Order: sequence, then C-alpha cells, then structure tokens
Amino acid sequence: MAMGKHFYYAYFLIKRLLAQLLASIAAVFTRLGLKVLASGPVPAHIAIIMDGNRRFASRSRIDKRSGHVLGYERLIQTLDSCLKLGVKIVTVYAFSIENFQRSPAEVSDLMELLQDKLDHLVSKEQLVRSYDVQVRILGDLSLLPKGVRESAERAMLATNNNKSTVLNVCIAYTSTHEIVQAIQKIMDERTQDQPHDKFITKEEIDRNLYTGLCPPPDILLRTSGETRLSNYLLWQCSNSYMCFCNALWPEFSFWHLSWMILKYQRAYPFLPRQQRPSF
Ligand SMILES: CC(C)=CCC/C(C)=C/CC/C(C)=C/COP(=O)(O)OP(=O)(O)O
Repeated sequence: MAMGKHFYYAYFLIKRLLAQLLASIAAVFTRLGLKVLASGPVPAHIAIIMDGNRRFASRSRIDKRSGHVLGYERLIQTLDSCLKLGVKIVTVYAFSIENFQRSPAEVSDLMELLQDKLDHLVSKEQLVRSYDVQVRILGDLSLLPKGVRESAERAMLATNNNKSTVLNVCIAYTSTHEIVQAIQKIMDERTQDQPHDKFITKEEIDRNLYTGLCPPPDILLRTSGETRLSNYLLWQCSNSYMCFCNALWPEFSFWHLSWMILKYQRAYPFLPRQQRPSF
C-alpha cells in the first residue's frame, strides 16, 4: 500500500518536472524564434479573422461558449507574440453584423463574453499596460446591447492615452456597412458645408472608415482553413498579404504565427509598399 503511494507521488513529481522542462525548452525556442523573425521585415499591422472556435469546441467535446473563451485566451497569447516581435497594430474580427443571425442563446452568450472580456482587457490584462496598447472598438456600436456598448466605450476611454500600439476589435462590423456609413457621413457633411461638390475622393473615404487614419494591414490572416473574406476590411486589405491557415483559432500557436511571418518575409520584396504607422 505504502509502496503504491510512493509510486503515485514519484509519477506525479516526474510528470510535473517534465512539464516544467518542456515549458522552459519551449520558452528558449520562442525567444530564439522571435530573434530570427525580428531580423527580417516585421509587418506593422496584422488583421485576423479568428475562425473555428465552435468547431474546436465540438471536436474537444466542450460547449460553444468555452470554445470562444479559449479563442479569447489565444488572442491574448497571439497579441503578446505580435507585440514582442514589434507589430504595432493588431485588428481582430470578434463579431460580425451577420453573427446576429446565430441562435439567440449563442448571440447572448457571445455578447456576455465580449462585455466580460472587454472589461477584463482594460482592468486586469497586464499586456495592455506593459505594451501601452490603445484599445479601439470598430463597428456600428448602436447595434449592440447597452451593457456591451458601455464596456466598449469604457475600454476605449481607459486606453485612449496609450500611444505605442493598437488593438482594434471589430464588433457589430461588416465592411460593406462600414463603407456605406462612411459615404453617408461624407454626403451629410457635404449637404451642410459644400452643397455643390459632387466628387468623393479615396482619402475622404479612408478618413471616414472606422479604421480612420490607421495604416492598412500588411497581413490578413484567417484560421480554420476557410478561404473567404467574410466582409472583413475589404477596403483596407486591397494590397494586404493573405494568409490562410488550417489550424482552428484556439489551436493557432506561436509556430503557426512564425510560419506566417516567414512566408510574408519571403514575399516581402514583391509586395507593394504600404503606408507605415507614424509611431
Ligand atoms: C474582447 C475580445 C477581443 C473578445 C474576443 C472573443 C472572441 C475570441 C470572439 C470570436 C467570436 C467568433 C464569432 C469566432 C469565430 O468562430 P466561430 O464561432 O465562427 O466558429 P466556427 O467557425 O467553428 O463556427
């Protein structure tokens, strides 16, 4: 009996030591990987369609909400790696206007999660403070329940003075809606200020999109093997390097990110030069 107990303790001790050893080896390789990647051109802006949370949940036999929670955790880890690498702006698709057509229970779960995570992001997330991240919520906030809208406004206000890096979170967003709203805004201003001016310029549309003066994404990543744009940043990504990855979003690791950056660096000499951020 005593022998069995000792064996049991030894087994768990060895398992824990091995896990710690593997974690230290992974940390060393991650640091090395970051150094190698940072020696090539680093994208200033990465846009991500975080796809595959529900498929991951169903494969892992967990509920959909837990799949989205894991998706949020993966976002924080990916953001951490991007910022360590020197990426200045990360823009993520968290909820499209089309997502409102999901079942009322799932929409309500996602809204609760977004509210919770937006509050968490600015109050408890060390990453936001250490990298001086400005959080911007892009989308038609009037479509959101009051609680989520208030959390979004709180998050933007609380990080408004952070100037080093940006996390854009697209919620209640679709690109066509954004473009229509931008044109509508320009037309409304026209009627008041210059009633006879009939021409709209590209620069005016740029300025009036939710992304405003933010430079366009260098890379657009979509996970889960889907190769559609799903009405995401259609105007802004006209010259972006597209990267489609088979991993589901909760599985997207540092190594998937590194592979994507390496592919971008290999293609870099042939890519059109994008506007660089001014910070
Ligand atoms: C505050 C903040 C930034 C929160 C982010 C939370 C988060 C990760 C939201 C993503 C939600 C979403 C619709 C993912 C797409 O997977 P899916 O549901 O379409 O999965 P499927 O493709 O497997 O169906």
